[in-house]
Amino acid sequence: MEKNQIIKLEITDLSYDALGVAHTEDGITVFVNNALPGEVVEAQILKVKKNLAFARVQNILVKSPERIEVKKNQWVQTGLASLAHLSYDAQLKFKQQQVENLLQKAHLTDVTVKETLPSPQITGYRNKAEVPVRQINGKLEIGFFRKHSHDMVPLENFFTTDAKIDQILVATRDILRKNHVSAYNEKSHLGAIKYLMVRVGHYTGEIMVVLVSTVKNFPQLPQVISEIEQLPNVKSVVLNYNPQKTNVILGRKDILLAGNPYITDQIGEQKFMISPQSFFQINSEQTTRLYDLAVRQADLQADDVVIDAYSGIGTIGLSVAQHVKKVIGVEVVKSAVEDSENNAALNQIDNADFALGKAEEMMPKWQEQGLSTDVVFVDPPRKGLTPEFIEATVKTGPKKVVYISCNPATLVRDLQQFQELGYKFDTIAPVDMFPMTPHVETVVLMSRVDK
Ligand SMILES: C[S@@+](CC[C@H](N)C(=O)[O-])C[C@H]1O[C@@H](n2cnc3c(N)ncnc32)[C@H](O)[C@@H]1O
Repeated sequence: MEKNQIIKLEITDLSYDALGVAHTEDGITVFVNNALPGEVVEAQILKVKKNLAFARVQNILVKSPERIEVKKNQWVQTGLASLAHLSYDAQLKFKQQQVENLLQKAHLTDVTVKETLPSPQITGYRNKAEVPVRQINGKLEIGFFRKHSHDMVPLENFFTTDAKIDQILVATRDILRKNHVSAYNEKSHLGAIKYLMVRVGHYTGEIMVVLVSTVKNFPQLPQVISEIEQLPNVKSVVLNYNPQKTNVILGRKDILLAGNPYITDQIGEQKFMISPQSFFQINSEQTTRLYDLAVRQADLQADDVVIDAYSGIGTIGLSVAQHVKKVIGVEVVKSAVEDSENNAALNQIDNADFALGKAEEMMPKWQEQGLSTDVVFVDPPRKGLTPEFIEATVKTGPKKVVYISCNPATLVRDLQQFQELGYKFDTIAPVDMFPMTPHVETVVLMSRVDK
């Protein structure tokens, strides 16, 4: 097998990152972009390694009945919506299957994986977009990177984001063009604007525009601010200063240009302030259902002490605070902790405290200080929990631990440690927070086994 060769392949599986998988007679596994299980394709080999290769579809000889014709192939080619060519029912099954496969590998065979809870919206659901800004053929463009590359595809319709965000992105792009503001060039590291980030409050319609820039100021900035400020529903305009040559989108410093340093949105009955650097679940309608599921399983009691670990802007902790004695949150991003304190006040909640720090350091400290807990919610980033965090959590004695995860691989690893330390669980519930992408969110309830 060599680069550029065209070969016929039978696709038998779909990888975790949405590539079709084929096995050749000589034992090579080929990952094929834009190919689905059950299909027979002619594919061009792009890269060959020892026992595996990457390829792209040239011609589909036998089509999967689950294939959807996508209006713009760029959505599939970029990381924006790499499952858009698969029917939504099949996407839901694929997510359930992913969790089942991981459990099987870990020999956790007596756990049931429920059917994936579908999202109320399957396109236009994202309340936040972060899009690169680059110069292409002499023009400032916004778009998205082709998968595994820094080759930007210009776009105006981002498909999974709220249409209101797309309108603001395009209007901001036009303001930057009109004022001859320069776009960032990765090679020369010259040019002012690297990314645009836009957030919309799904229920309030409030909009935040963040210009991610290599410089703190540029001559056209006052005019650019006054034009962005006039766009419909814009409540916050921020410059994020990011002079670093890294792939990290946001720098550490935010400079408020106009309006408030936050927007507000709602989850259920509660209001939340959201700052530029704070995490906020991106699929608003499905978030209510995710939290309902997590909270219902916890079976909270009025005298419970509850931990909200990896608390973001306090959404989970604050949504349960009225039903329990005390909520203690921990979160590593300073502005998110400040948001959670403001959000407690905004919702007249006075039995919730939020600590700034790493959960894996705070939990052992609290445990050494003698903290005793009843219910612990954990909602970590993709890398999951640390063994130190899990050990300390268990020592605080919660009768229930509710694990919300955005990465089933680290979830399964962590569940095994909880199991060894005396917790049981029998079902995992996948919740589709990210339609059209291969990302899987799950909720698991663990109960202490009392001897
Ligand atoms: C998946 S989000 C969940 C946030 C919140 N529970 C929600 O539903 O909106 C994970 C959060 O963990 C925070 N985080 C990342 N690493 C952390 C750490 N080591 N300790 C505490 N928080 C951390 C992130 O800043 C982010 O706010």
